[in-house]
Amino acid sequence: MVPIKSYCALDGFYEMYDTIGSGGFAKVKLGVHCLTGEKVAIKIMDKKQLGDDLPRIRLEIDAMKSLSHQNVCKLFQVIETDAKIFMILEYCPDGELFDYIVERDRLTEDEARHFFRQIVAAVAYIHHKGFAHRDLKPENLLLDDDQQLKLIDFGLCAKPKGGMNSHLETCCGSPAYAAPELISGKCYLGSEADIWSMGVLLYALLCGYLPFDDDNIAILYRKIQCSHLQSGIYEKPEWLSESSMEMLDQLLQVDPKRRITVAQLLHHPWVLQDCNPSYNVQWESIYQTKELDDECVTEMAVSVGKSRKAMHSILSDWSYDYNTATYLLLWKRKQLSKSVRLMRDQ
Ligand SMILES: [NH3+]CCCOc1cc(-c2cn[nH]c2)ccc1C(=O)Nc1ccccc1
Repeated sequence: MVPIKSYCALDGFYEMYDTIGSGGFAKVKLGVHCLTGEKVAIKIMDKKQLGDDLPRIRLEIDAMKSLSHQNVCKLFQVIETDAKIFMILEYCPDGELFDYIVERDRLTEDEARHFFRQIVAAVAYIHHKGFAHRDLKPENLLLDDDQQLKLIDFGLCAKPKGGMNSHLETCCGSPAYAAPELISGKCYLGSEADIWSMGVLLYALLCGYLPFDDDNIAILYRKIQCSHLQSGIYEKPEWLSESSMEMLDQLLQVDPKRRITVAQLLHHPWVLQDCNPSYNVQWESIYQTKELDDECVTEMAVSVGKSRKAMHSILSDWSYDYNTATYLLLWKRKQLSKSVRLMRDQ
């Protein structure tokens, strides 16, 4: 790989390679963190182009700084210049879940369950931390090289001031995944709207197409609501098992108060089928970001000629600068039993 012309703000810290994704106001490029040699994703935004979307990015950055979970794409560093904002993120080499489904038409029930468990874990975790994502869809779930899903794009997430039991009003997210109460302009609970989107997501995994779809947005909304039947009308293809149909019905309840909760999902027989009994505690984060790993702190201290104590106090600030990125990438290498060594004399 030949690095492309980078931005001076990244020079010496990251090498930049080709574009791996883009969406709206951001371009995402493959990068390499120089000190560790680890691949990263660099989300690049132009402040001028962002315009009044800039607060969305501030929101996404603040949210991602407080999220540390095996199924949430990790933020390593934020670099801001006069013109640009760079978010250095965990690299997911196997791309979007969306493409994974399209390439296979649809997934088997077991494979859908393998992914849905991870989505339940990620959503249970972000709700526990007080966030609703509000844009859950296969395009925002990326695959790492070990079939692990990583949730991205917290630009629409909400952290209601009064906590997860206080209502939201903004209608946002992607129409085909939007809950009935959200599109009808009512006040809604972010957690309940996320559960509906998970129902649409599970349907897409099991069927390979959307339960509610129409080019005409008004017809699409009517299909989602079908409130006179108290449950959205959607086709149930013959390959769906009874248990899958029941799971979908509990997720795609038009009345949010009748809809299953994420806490119930964590113990639902369809979700837990064929898995080891310890699963239902795995939704919690495997990262204890409280105490720092001594071996990583020491390697970083030695590489810059600082004392361990000095490096420990620098890292304890979690300032999401290059030190934070270096530490998190070293720690990730350690989790994968790879060497905890930095490139020297950079
Ligand atoms: N649908 C995803 C397109 C690629 O976008 C990303 C890829 C990675 C990624 C790729 N590999 N590892 C992480 C990390 C973050 C994003 C992202 O946040 N994209 C985005 C979201 C909202 C508006 C504009 C762009």
